[in-house]
Amino acid sequence: MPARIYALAKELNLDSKELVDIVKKVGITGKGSALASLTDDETTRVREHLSGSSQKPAAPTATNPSAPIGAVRDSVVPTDRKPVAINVGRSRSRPMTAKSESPEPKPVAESPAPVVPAAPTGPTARSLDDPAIRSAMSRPDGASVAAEPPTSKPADPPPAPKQGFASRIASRMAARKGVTTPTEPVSPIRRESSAGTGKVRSLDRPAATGDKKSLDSSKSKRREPRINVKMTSLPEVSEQAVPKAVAGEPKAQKPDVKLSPDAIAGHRQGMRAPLEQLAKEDDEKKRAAKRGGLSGFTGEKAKRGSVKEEEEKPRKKGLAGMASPRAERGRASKGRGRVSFDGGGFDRSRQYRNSRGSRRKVINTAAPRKDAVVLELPCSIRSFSEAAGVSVGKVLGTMMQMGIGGVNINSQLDLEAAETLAAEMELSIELKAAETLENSLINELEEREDSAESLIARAPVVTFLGHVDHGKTSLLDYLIGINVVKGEAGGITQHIRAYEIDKDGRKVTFVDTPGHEAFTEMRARGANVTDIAVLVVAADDGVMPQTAEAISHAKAAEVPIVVALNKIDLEGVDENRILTQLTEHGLTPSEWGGEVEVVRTSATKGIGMDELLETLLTVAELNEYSANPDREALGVCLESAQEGDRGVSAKLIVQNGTLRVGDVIVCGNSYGRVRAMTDTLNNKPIAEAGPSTPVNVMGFDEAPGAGDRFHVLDDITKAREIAETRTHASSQESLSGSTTKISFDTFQERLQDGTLGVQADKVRLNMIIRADVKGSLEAIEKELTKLDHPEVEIRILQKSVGGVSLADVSLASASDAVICAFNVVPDERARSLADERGVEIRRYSIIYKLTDEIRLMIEGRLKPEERVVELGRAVVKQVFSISRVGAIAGCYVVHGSIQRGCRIRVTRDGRVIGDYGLDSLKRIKDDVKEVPRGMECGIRLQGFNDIKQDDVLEAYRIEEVARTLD
Ligand SMILES: Nc1nc2c(ncn2[C@@H]2O[C@H](COP(=O)(O)OP(=O)(O)OP(=O)(O)O)[C@@H](O)[C@H]2O)c(=O)[nH]1
Repeated sequence: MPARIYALAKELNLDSKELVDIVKKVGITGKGSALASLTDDETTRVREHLSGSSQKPAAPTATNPSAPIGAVRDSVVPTDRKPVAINVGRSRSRPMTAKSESPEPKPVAESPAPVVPAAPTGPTARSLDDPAIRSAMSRPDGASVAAEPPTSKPADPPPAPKQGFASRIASRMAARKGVTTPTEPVSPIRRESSAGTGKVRSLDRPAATGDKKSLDSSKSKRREPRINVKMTSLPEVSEQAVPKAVAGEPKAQKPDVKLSPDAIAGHRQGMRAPLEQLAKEDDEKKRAAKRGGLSGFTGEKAKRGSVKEEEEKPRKKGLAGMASPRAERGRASKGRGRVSFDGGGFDRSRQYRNSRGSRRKVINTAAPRKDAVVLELPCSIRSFSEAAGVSVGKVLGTMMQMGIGGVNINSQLDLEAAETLAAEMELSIELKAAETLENSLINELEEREDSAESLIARAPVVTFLGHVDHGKTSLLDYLIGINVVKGEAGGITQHIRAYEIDKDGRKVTFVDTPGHEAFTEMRARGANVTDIAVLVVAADDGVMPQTAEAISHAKAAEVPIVVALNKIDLEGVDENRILTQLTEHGLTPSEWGGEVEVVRTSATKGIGMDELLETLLTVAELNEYSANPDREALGVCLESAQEGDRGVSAKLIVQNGTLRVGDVIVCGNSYGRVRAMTDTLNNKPIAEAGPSTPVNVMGFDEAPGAGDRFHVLDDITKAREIAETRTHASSQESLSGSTTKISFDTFQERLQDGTLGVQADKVRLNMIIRADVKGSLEAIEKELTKLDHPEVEIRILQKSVGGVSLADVSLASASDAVICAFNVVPDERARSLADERGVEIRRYSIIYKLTDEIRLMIEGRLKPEERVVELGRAVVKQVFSISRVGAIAGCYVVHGSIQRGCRIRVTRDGRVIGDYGLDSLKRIKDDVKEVPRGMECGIRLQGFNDIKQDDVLEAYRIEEVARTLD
């Protein structure tokens, strides 16, 4: 029966990659991957080779039949096959997988063949059951090792180890430095050996003898030579070093330093001790030198310069204004030095002019300023001043100086504001984010590690990626035995589908992502939950732009890639071309010596389906995907939809733990209790969903976003709190950013107070988008951003999941907006209101049709482009000044023609001196429409009489051309 290489490797306790090499050495070609199968005959050959009975002429077994396996394997003469280095079992670092990877095998060339002691006597062909062979093969470092001679110990000392290139370089370097390279391996220093005796061991001590130690020494022989360092022993410590306390002796006292009242008062006001003061001055000098780098620009000048610079900058009002110039202020304030402290120890900033303009000194009675402040944010100005040991008045004063008005003692400071303020007041501040449920609960759930015993194998999550129409849906349909492809609008997958199938008791979860470019985002998310990516490439088309994009997504997700070379049933398919293309994109097929399995498939004919499934299961087995079913579930929302009266339905994929009906769940900004769950294949109710299971969940309060992570909590109030905090944070984010998302209410308000409207030089297209699922919304939005143009602003006033409502229509009529309904319909009342108010509702079921129409609409609204059309040139021969008429230029047309209504550029001595409209064009005395080349004419310009002989008049016309967005 054929056996997979990786399975045989497992059986022989070898690394798959090593076995692939051995297979190659035995002379079996075309088995470049651990997934390749070996026939019975080939398996026997490999086994024989391993057991040392191979009769190949080059094999050392022929000449030295008793040589150990390592030596045999080392000296096999390579075949003429291309070198193949494959390890399909690329393991992916997954936190939930507790099992460790098998260590990399050492290169065969470095095996210590010459270290072999006296050749053991014994039978020529040794069976795999031989314990010596087994132990040789099961060496953890994968290196072949001389089998222990069963009887005698080595007669002669082993020859010096063969030095590798790296070690040779190391020893040469050591020799050059005059450091002796030990010929004997060095035994490691044991902590207890020095600690116990109080002596320091010399590193060049010869290795001890003995069985175990000699094994150590033989191991260390393979290591690179170490540099031998001799250390002197530590001096003896006298036991009487610390004198014992004499009974009745008075206790040691702290020195009695008396502070004068002036010093105390001064310190309260922020004065520093003389040493502190000196250190500070030194600091300032250093900073000034660093900052300036300008010769002769002293610290004081630098201070003044930066203060002035600071003052010149316009400041934003309010707390929000603190954030943007924060960095500059931080820099400036650092450079400025402490202007609030003068040499006399008085706070200059507290000197102010009274109503008569005279200066008054105020003694600060506030608590001394603390240097390090620990603040939990957000905090009020009161808390800030208390923590900083600065008066509230001073904090508010500083804020006023910074141009931040309208704040009081209770105003809240966020992280940036507090940082800015601290920088301005030169406080070294330690900011601490307030402990939130998000931090304490969600992060704990995400970071919790499952013990190795709790982990069980789970189904791999396989994602189909690839160019549109290459057959992703057809392949999945064939595998799961349904036919969805016929029901898709435009034949394009527009939703993420996820199904779990069972193949001979082994499960696989498939995720089908949309192939159209508009769904790039969704596809990216699809790859994120993915363990294995199946790259579908149509054999007739080859690698297309979206295929390349899919390759990047899969590579970024660091998942193994299996290529399904689909539509192999079509005639005239050039497989080599596609394999070359794949190689160019970094996916070298295993048959060409790479790591990627390419399975030939035909979704319509059912070719290669079993092989594809088998390959996927094998890759999964190699990667040992595991999860703990006995913990709270967590995973990802693939998509969600509002399903009329039934409420929100979300398609989730459980990544770890088990999700059960009744669980409290939080996902993005939404939360709820799992009311019902159905499987994604037949929509049958299920009570629980384990790891890797895709499931439809009902019970969320609102539709979670595609790609949001979900977690199960034990308390619904905590879930609500987390969801609310996230909602608040995202609304703050959208308010502070330049997002165009406007709620109905705020939009109405802004419309009424005149802050929303058509800008002077921009065309604004307002849109309201309604779609069936959140993923489509995001995809539409992404497509619309591509229609970016400096003269057009697309504003999405509302975007939400569900049908077009009455509120949408009234918003659209109030704001001149267009409603786009993607896969949804307006309800009856909305429809009649739209008719009544003349609101346009555009319905789409394919995204690119929507974007194409919007593009046309925008092109219609773009200002036409002005194009200059050159008409001709005339030279002024003579100028006639006519009273009440002005200057008439008698011209000769040298090029093209001069036409009525054109514009004229007047050039003199090669320079354009003006641009004027043509007022009149005459031949002799008659007004004419056009004067062609070679004719004379009289020209009068609008508003220009200073025309001179030999001026050149260039006639041109401006044409308006409709523009496109490209
Ligand atoms: N001849 C042939 N046609 C195929 C094969 N697989 C799929 N097709 C056809 O290719 C077309 C596209 O197939 P889909 O499965 O919708 O392709 P897709 O990649 O899922 O497309 P999107 O959903 O748009 O991303 C359909 O008309 C299929 O019948 C195949 O193996 N051989």
